[in-house]
Amino acid sequence: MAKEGEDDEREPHLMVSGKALVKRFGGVAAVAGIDVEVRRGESFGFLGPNGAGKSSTMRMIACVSPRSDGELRVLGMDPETDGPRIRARIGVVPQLDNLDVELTVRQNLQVYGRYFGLSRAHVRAKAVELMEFAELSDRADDQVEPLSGGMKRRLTIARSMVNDPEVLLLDEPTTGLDPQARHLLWGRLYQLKQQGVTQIITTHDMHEAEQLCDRLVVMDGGQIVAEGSPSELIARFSTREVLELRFAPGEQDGQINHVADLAGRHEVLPDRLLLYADDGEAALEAAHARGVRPVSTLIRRSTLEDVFLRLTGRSLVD
Ligand SMILES: Nc1ncnc2c1ncn2[C@@H]1O[C@H](COP(=O)(O)OP(=O)(O)OP(=O)(O)O)[C@@H](O)[C@H]1O
Repeated sequence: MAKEGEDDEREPHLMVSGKALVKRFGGVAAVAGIDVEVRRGESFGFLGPNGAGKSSTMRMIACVSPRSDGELRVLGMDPETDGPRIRARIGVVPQLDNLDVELTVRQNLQVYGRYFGLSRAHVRAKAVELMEFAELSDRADDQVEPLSGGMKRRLTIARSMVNDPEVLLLDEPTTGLDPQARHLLWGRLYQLKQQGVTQIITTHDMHEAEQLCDRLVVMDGGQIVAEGSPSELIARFSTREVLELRFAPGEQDGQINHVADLAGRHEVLPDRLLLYADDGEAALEAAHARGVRPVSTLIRRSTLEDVFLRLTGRSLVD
């Protein structure tokens, strides 16, 4: 048995371990009995649409929401009895920034650091280091309110690092940011991973999951429907390429039978037909040879969106 309050000695590489984990709100199971393990040093993702249960899971791991059933250990400890000790060693980036907008960038970091009981001198130096990390040094003494969304998000992430956490929990880290701001943030998160910080990320964005996650679970309706690295999941549940065919209005239904057998699998979306084929070009040539004339075609590589569609019959953004 692990000693109380210490890392699980049997499995010291496990930062989080959940078994048959449940979160209920009234009669509704937001998290309906999931098994999940996050290993030291990895970037682990929860990918799923709105309402899948990602945030509810994160809040249990962050020790701010008690589990309804099942087992959960974070850093080898039980959130129910060891919340404060766990919280001292993790960093949390909530879905919505909760910065103190009337304080300056520097003050936000320093005040937060003081919550952890860190000395004034330590927190002062740490704030300087974190502002550099977040590329906010030139805004150090500006108030937070007028900063851009991307800057505020970087500050929230910097703030979550003030206690040098071993595990960082990021709930939808880049939702609502423009592409440039997202790429900058992804770069910062990659840098943290290189420094050995374990990251647990929720997202409904497959690009984000592919960019950031070594391993992920796909969630839907409170359940885990698949688990693996992005490339493993694509290899297991999709093909190398996807051929997308768009037809003139009203023509799609009549064309499905002509092309369905050109690929091992197909999906019918309202505006297009997806053919899952390892060689999209060959499938397109075969379709042309049969006289099929779509108004537009696209050959692309499979993504996690295709995996989700395969597993649930729905798109991630539904
Ligand atoms: N405090 C709460 N009280 C009642 N129901 C809740 C509460 N929090 C979440 N839920 C419900 O639990 C389910 C899962 O929500 P959760 O926020 O965990 O999903 P999510 O995957 O994080 O989605 P989102 O991306 O929208 O945050 C939803 O049906 C939601 O309405």
